[in-house]
Amino acid sequence: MAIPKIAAYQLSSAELMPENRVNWQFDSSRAVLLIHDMQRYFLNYYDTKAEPIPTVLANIQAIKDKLKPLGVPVIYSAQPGDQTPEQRALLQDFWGQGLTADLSQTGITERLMPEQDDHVMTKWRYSAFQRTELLQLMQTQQRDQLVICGIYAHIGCLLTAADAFMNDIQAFFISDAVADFTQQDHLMAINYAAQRCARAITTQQLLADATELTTTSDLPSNKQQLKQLIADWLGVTSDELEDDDNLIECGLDSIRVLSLIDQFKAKGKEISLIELAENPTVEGWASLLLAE
Ligand SMILES: O=C(O)C1=CC=C[C@H](O)[C@H]1O
Ligand SMILES: CC(=O)C(=O)O
Repeated sequence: MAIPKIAAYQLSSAELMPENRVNWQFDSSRAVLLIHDMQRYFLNYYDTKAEPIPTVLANIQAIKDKLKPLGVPVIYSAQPGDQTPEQRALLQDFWGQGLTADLSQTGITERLMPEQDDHVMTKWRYSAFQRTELLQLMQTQQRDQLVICGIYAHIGCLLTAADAFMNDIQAFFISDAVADFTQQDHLMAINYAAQRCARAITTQQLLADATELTTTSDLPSNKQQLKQLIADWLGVTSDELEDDDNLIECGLDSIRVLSLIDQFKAKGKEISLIELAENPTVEGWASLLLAE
C-alpha cells in the first residue's frame, strides 16, 4: 500500500478539543517546537488548497512566529531521499521505496521554509526520536516539553508523542496543526494522544498559554493593551471581546488573573482578586488596574 490520495476533510472545534487526562502547562523555557515531515513528497498526496492543509499551514506558521521569539528551538524533521534497502528496511514493506533524492520531494514546503537558525533533522522512522539527535538535543538544552505539529497525525506525529512520553517529555499535540489521511485517522490520533501520552490542544490554546506575563514591562498600560492580553489568554481576537463581557464566564482561569495581580503588585499597584471578581470586565479591570 502506498500513501492514499487524500480527500479534503475538516474537524469540528469540539473534535479539536478532546478531553485531556493531563493539564500540563506549556512553558516556553522548557519547550522545543517540532515541525514534523512537512515535505513536498508527503504533502503532494493532498489537494493543498483544500482543508485541512491551508489551516494547518497557517497554524504551524502562527505557532512558529509566536514560540521562536520566546527562545523555543525550532526543529524540522525530514526523511532523506533514495534510502538504501538497509536504511529503508521494513518501511519498504509498508510504503515502498519512499522519497527520491529530489528537492521536489525531500524539500520542506515553501510555505514553511526553515530559517538559518532552525534545525533540520534527518528522520528515519515514524517517531522523530528514533535514530536521530532529538532526545540528546533536548536533554543537552534541558528542555522536556515537545510541541508537535505536521503530518501525518496518526503516524509520525502520534508515535513521536508516544515516544516523548516514554522519554519523560511532555508532548503537546496541536490538534489543528496536524493533518492526516482521513478525518477518522486524525480524530483517533487526537484522542489517543489526549488519553494516553500527551496534552492535545488547539493552536489558539497554545498561543494563549504562550502569552504569559514575563516581566512587569509586559504589563498593559492602557485599556486596549489589557483587552488584547485578555483576548490572547481566552484564545479570541480583541474584536471578539466586548468591554462589558464577563471574563469569568468567558472562561478566564484564575491562575492568569493571579499572575496579573502579582505583576501589578510588583509594580506597586495593590489589587485583590475579590476586587477584580466583583467587576470582571475589561472596563472594570481597566478602571481598577490602570487608573493612576
Ligand atoms: O514512505 C514512508 O516512509 C512513509 C509513508 C507514509 C507515512 C510514514 O510515516 C512514512 O514513513
Ligand atoms: C509522514 C511521515 O513520515 C510520518 O507520518 O511519519
